[in-house]
Amino acid sequence: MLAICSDHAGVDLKEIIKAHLAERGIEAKDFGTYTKESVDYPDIAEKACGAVVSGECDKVILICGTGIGMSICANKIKGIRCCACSDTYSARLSRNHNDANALAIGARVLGDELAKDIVDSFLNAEFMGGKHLKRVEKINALENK
Ligand SMILES: O=C(CO)[C@H](O)[C@H](O)[C@H](O)COP(=O)(O)O
Repeated sequence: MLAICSDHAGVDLKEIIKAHLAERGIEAKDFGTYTKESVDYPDIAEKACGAVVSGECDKVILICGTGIGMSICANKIKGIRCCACSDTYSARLSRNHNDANALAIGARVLGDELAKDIVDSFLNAEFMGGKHLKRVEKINALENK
């Protein structure tokens, strides 16, 4: 199961991404926010990333104005490897090389179509393992230092 969330700045794009995913047959569990009333993105990121840490979801897409606030929060949560992406190459490589389990995008940065492409690039790519596995293990070890 995929998790998705946004703050107020990303709520419209969240609906667009959810509809795009549904067209692809992908269901996403929506952790809010659900209106344009101002909220604090750390609260939303914590909830949605918690679903990945618990195993309820395997990946999460986080949307705020820039993607930056959400990605900073997500990367503070043990077990989350999040990339803030504004291009498809980085989104793909974040899976191939970094085994990222969280993608943050900026609704005030990206057009809707590019945002959809970035999400597709992230979800379609697999972790390559090999030499990258050792590096991801070192990333994980940093959490315990
Ligand atoms: O965290 C952010 C910036 O790094 C996000 O883009 C937020 O969505 C943004 O800060 C929200 O701003 P607002 O003025 O409260 O709408």
